[in-house]
Amino acid sequence: MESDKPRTNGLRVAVLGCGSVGSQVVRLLDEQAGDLAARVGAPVELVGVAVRRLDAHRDVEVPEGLLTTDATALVARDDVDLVVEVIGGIEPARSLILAALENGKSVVSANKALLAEDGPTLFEAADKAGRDLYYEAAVAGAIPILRPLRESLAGDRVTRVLGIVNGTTNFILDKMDTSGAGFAEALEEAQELGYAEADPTADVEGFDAAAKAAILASLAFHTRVTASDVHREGISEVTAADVQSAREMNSVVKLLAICELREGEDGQGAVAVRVHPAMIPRSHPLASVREAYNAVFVESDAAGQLMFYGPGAGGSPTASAVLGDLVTVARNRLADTRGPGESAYADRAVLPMGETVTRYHVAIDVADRAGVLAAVATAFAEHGVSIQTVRQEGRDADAQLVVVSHESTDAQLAATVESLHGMDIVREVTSVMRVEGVAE
Ligand SMILES: NC(=O)c1ccc[n+]([C@@H]2O[C@H](COP(=O)([O-])OP(=O)(O)OC[C@H]3O[C@@H](n4cnc5c(N)ncnc54)[C@H](O)[C@@H]3O)[C@@H](O)[C@H]2O)c1
Ligand SMILES: N[C@@H](CCO)C(=O)O
Ligand code: NA
Repeated sequence: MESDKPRTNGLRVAVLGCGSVGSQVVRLLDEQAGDLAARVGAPVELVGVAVRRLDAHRDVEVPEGLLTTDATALVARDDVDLVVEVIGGIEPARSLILAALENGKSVVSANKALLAEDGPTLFEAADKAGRDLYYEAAVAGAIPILRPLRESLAGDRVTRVLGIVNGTTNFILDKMDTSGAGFAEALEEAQELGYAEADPTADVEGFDAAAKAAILASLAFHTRVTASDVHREGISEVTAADVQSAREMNSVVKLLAICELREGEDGQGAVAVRVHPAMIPRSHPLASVREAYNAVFVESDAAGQLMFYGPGAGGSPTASAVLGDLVTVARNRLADTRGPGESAYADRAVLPMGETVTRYHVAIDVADRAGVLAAVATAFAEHGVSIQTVRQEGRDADAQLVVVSHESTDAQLAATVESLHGMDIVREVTSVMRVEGVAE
């Protein structure tokens, strides 16, 4: 890489953070400089890289003189037009993005945690500055999904977004399905292979997926949805018995991010946004998403069903999405324009989980005697839950009933399970899992 290029009248880029993603952004900016200049219509030149430590070993060679530990000074420099934020976390990323916008820079970020927690503050700052804030890499890495929602489907009405948006948990659940392993064993393998971090909480407890769900729902339904609006359950409680129960139903367990538009009498509707493990039939397109891959399934009025699939993580794939955004904001900059800002005009209510409509699969170890099936059916009926199918497995001491409900509110279904726990004839409720992707 050359560091002593003559100053051009192209676009000058500062990259904040040189970790997994940042190092690949720096590499691609160098390797693809010629193509990027041709596509943008002007050279795209790296002028600074903010790092935490100058002496750290990194995956890319950064030209002498470009590294700095003073990110605050970098985003204020007059010779910077575009800022790429790939530090992650809330602070100092938020202050740096806000300062960059205030200083008239266009910003590209991969920071789902920040966008899901405080997106509106950032969007307002971008509006005020009249600059772009793009973040395709924040959801499902390399997969183009935010731009399709924001631009390609802007003329349609999206009703549902169903996604596998966390690679680590998909890897673990896939392992549990294919090998019969328990959660702990599958997590250990994911850690050995470098998919799961030493502290896997953000992934396995669904925080990462919930942040992505908030971003997807905001764009799909033109409504502000933040991470705290998202009902979140992780996969640490998913057992080998749950996965086996799914197999017997010809289904598979996936951690899903589910964003739905619910019709309302006001004509406006409300949105429901949740992340939890769910059973989906093996015939559903999302069931074929294996290992650490991601996929997002979108339903809209005019287009019907669309599926977006690919690598949702990794330095290089994520850098691909960052570079795509960088080209767009650079083109906008040259044309003295900006892309669409936040679209939150619909301002729909976000439903609490209890009012969200779901379906449950419940496996119950029962006493095998006359009247047991009727008693279990009564527990469902008393809470207004209609049963779609029920089947008995085993006999005598091994008797098990497997019930799949029709749609009901989550509160009704949870109350039904609570009642089952208290019944004499129920030895144990062995598996409770929501069911998705099945026609009513
Ligand atoms: N890695 C992925 O697969 C992936 C996928 C999609 C989105 N993202 C997002 O991309 C962002 C970066 O992720 P990553 O995996 O590259 O993380 P990383 O931890 O590998 O890199 C972050 C880098 O920022 C540096 N940093 C921290 N504070 C800094 C500061 N004040 N100034 C300058 N540098 C500082 C760290 O030293 C580190 O090198 C995050 O928002 C993450 O959520 C990552
Ligand atoms: N930890 C995330 C990285 C991408 O956001 C995952 O496992 O999908
Ligand atoms: Na993406």
